Amino acid sequence: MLHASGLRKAYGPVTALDGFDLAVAPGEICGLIGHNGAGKSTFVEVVTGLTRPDAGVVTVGGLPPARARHLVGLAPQEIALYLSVTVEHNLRLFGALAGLRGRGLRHAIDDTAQALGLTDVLRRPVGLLSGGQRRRAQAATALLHRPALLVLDEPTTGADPGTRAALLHLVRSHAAAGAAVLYTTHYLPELVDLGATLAVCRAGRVIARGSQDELRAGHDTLDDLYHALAVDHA
Ligand SMILES: Nc1ncnc2c1ncn2[C@@H]1O[C@H](COP(=O)(O)OP(=O)(O)OP(=O)(O)O)[C@@H](O)[C@H]1O
Repeated sequence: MLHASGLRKAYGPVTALDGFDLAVAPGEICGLIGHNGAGKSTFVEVVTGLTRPDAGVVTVGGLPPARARHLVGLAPQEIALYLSVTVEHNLRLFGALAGLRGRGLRHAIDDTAQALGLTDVLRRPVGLLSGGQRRRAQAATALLHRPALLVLDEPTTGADPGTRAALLHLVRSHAAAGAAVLYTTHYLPELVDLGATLAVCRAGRVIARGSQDELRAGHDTLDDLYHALAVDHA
């Protein structure tokens, strides 16, 4: 579903992506991990068509990102919602942009709001929500149209355990229905819960890729693996 090879991206003197290769299959949850500044969010921006790479190729469902927006649901790292309008209006807008209309849109909003515990705040302006509620609303915009590729960039930052559990449950069931999921996080236990495969990113490229069992060989825990592979910023 997602194929990226040889991606390069520089911001002036800073090289954010430096030969980044990654493929994620339908039904797979891929946990993209790595230290701050490793290039994860830049990769997310390239995949979702928000940033053009300087070199390399990326396709989603065989299409370049700019033509694949209907296939993608994105929850970016920074909350990107209209604060002065209600959760429901935000969901209506994002659903409509994804091609949902009428009863389909209504059902999608109701189902997603219920799954993420947002039903009681649907009519509240996003600006009046707590941080965790905003996270849930942001995740809802990504999941609303049941995208073939779900991209979640640190979606549980600031979320309480209930919010986290609800979101992980939804991600698991969405992948079980056949979607590919790209999931960046610094909370490694989430990736265990999700049964995710791993892509370890360092200095703008993926330096280790495989199942948790494959990558953990020789390390007691995911934390040990992470420290061995990623914390060294070199
Ligand atoms: N718009 C930008 N302009 C200049 N530099 C940028 C920009 N976006 C990212 N960078 C730089 O590119 C590098 C990769 O950043 P990126 O946000 O992709 O890392 P990350 O792995 O997502 O980090 P984190 O875990 O902190 O979210 C960093 O050195 C960052 O400062």
